[in-house]
Amino acid sequence: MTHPILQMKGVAKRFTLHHQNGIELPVLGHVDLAVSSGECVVLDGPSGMGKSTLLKMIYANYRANAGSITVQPPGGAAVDVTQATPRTLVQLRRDTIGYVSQFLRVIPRVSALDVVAEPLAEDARDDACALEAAREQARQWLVRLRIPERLWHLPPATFSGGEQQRINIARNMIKPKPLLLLDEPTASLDAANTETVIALIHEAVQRGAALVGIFHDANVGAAVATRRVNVGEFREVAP
Ligand SMILES: Nc1ncnc2c1ncn2[C@@H]1O[C@H](COP(=O)(O)OP(=O)(O)OP(=O)(O)O)[C@@H](O)[C@H]1O
Repeated sequence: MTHPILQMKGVAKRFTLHHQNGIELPVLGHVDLAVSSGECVVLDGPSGMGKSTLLKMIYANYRANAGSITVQPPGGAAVDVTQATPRTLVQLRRDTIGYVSQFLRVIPRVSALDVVAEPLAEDARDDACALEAAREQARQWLVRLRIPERLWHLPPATFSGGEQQRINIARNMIKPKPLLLLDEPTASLDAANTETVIALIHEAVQRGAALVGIFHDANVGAAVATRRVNVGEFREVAP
């Protein structure tokens, strides 16, 4: 087995509910998980088990209370996400970790085309050729995800749930990254677009990315998983 791109060791998470007399809500007690290049690990477990929480800790949206979360891109330096500075996390998100959530964070006044092109356009800086190449790639993603051309130049704020979800997928997959986190990426999609997303996930696995995903549609989970992990095994054991 190749060296894991993601390694979680002894990771714990509990929430402190400050508005409710500081009640502690233990969620995950001991997450030990390693994911390597070419794997798509599907997280299983009933609602409320902590699947999304686990992904959010890897992406550093949530801070772990214990343990380490090491991300090691091929040929790059290892970073423990739990200890990283904000600057390192920004870099890590730009180059190494992709995160496709269920919902698009809408950017006011920016067209769908530019929302999708932005991760590549950032790298292009002021190079006009590279910028046009970024927009051309964005067009191809919009075609593949069946976004009608009449919408390309509109900001996605008023798009339907499924259209916004597809913009989000395109934006977060257009730049190939070594580690990809997927939180119900097909939740609002029709059958044809769900098939497209399954194909995109297979392609990411083929190019050697490491993927961790949550899929409430059992058929999608079965179609993409190279391994399944039950998050219930990581639960905090009641004292
Ligand atoms: N920001 C937060 N503050 C307080 N509690 C939270 C927070 N985020 C999640 N939780 C709690 O952590 C537990 C796990 O939530 P999480 O969303 O990770 O579950 P899940 O397994 O992804 O569920 P689902 O399948 O329903 O999406 C829940 O009890 C939830 O209420």
